[in-house]
Amino acid sequence: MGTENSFPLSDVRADESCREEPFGGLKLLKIVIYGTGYVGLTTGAAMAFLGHEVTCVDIDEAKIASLRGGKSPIYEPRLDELMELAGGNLRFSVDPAPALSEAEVVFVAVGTPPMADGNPDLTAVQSAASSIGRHLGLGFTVVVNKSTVPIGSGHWVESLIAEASGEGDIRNLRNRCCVASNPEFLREGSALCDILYPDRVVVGSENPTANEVLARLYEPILQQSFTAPWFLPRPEGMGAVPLVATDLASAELIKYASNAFLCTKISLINEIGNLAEKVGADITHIARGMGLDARIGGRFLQAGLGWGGSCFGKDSAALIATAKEYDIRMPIVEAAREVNYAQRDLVVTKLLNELKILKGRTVGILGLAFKPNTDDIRDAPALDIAQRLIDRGARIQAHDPIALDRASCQLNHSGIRFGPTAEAVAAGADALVLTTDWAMYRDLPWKRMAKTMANPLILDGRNFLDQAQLVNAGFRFLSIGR
Ligand SMILES: NC(=O)c1ccc[n+]([C@@H]2O[C@H](COP(=O)([O-])OP(=O)(O)OC[C@H]3O[C@@H](n4cnc5c(N)ncnc54)[C@H](O)[C@@H]3O)[C@@H](O)[C@H]2O)c1
Ligand SMILES: O=c1ccn([C@@H]2O[C@H](COP(=O)(O)OP(=O)(O)O[C@H]3O[C@H](CO)[C@@H](O)[C@H](O)[C@H]3O)[C@@H](O)[C@H]2O)c(=O)[nH]1
Repeated sequence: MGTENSFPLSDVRADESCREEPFGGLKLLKIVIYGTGYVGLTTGAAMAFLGHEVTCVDIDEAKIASLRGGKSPIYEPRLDELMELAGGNLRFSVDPAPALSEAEVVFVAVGTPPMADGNPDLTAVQSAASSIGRHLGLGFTVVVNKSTVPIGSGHWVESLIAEASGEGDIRNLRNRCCVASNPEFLREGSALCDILYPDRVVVGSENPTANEVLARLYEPILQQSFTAPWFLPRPEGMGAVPLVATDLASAELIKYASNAFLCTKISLINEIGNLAEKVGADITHIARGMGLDARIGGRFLQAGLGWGGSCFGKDSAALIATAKEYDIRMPIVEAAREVNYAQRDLVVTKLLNELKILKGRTVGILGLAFKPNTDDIRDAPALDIAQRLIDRGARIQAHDPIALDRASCQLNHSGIRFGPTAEAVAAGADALVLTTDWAMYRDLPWKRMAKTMANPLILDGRNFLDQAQLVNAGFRFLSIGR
């Protein structure tokens, strides 16, 4: 506090506009969020639920129209309920100008999809930053980068804002605005719990005021001082949440390093699983035996078809690409990727071993989303596996309880046929592959399904099903790493 570029915290909001402060006198803020995707929308709903005044903006008019009509364009458990609870605190617009002119905190939560060279495409971040610069208000604004961006992007965003604001010189801009990094660690499918009950909050900025404003913004979460919504109960024994306040580059790197670690953990257990299978061991027992060591921990040791989703592949590639700029190799992260994408070949290998010929065979795929409890199909193992089987001449029929609509819209030329139920994709199939561990797949009418198949063979790609139950139902049962 008290640096040339900072402003007194009591001025974060003008006094006359202070609203009620339900969390022990905490100041509520006017927030704008760029991007209403999996991160922006869930963050917006959570911040609005905590009492802040939130405007979510997006360039996608259809998304905004849908949100204004009370319908979330993404599937995330309990999001509809939280949005309803947030009520009038949560607004949506395609026009950032009115809300931005009064905003105290602006989150950037736009997509950073991967490019062919591994670097993320920063076009959306660039356009959001320019828009912020153009519409910046007269008060002080903390711009918070929640998008996962390469190291140094915070400084770049600051320069874009300065340019668009007409300040030109960044030093002038710093009287009105500063940029912070606040990486997001939520998992799809449990996003709201991950936001409200995080393991930690990381904020990074060169400006101490930014870190203080963010500490204030996160206060109810850090202190767990809010009343939990009945449908998102606070985990038992949850205490205060640690805040890691650091510099921009470290915050940006914490995000990539965390994902790289998780990717590596999963790939390591898969590598061990491949050996376990050869020597007649069981990877689920091995993972349990390893995970009970507190230094290792039992989470993210579930062997199977490996990771997918919009983050792990993209972020591990981006980390390698960033290191390359500094002439550094990341052999461990490279190996984690190699192991991961090879896991997807196991399906082809195992089905070939059993069926001998894949041409003309029908394979039913259970699960299209990259993990359960989401409709997200970005880098979903199921889609890659389906393509690898199609390349071998197989016919694919696939089901997913939630991602079916999105998949059939986006993949209508893929050759995949989409079945309305798991039973429908089993009918007439030569094999079933469980690619996503949706809870509803645990108790399917397996006996009936086995009877309708041309060949009752199932490969449990997530080591999720009850082997004895499936064998009892008449299936030849395959799994991974055991
Ligand atoms: N999805 C996750 O689980 C997750 C978790 C942590 C971090 N992240 C990171 O957060 C960022 C967002 O991810 P996501 O999954 O929410 O993406 P998403 O694709 O679901 O949503 C991005 C949204 O940004 C909008 N957008 C693009 N350009 C815009 C602009 N100029 N102005 C306003 N809106 C714009 C898009 O229309 C889209 O609705 C990415 O950098 C991602 O790596 C994602
Ligand atoms: O033991 C495990 C755990 C996960 N997975 C797979 O790994 C992928 C990712 O799962 P998960 O991490 O639960 O979901 P994401 O929503 O992709 O979340 C990851 O990516 C986000 C985006 O960066 C981060 O914010 C989160 O912290 C990080 O967990 C999925 O395909 C899972 O099936 C496994 O194969 N084995």
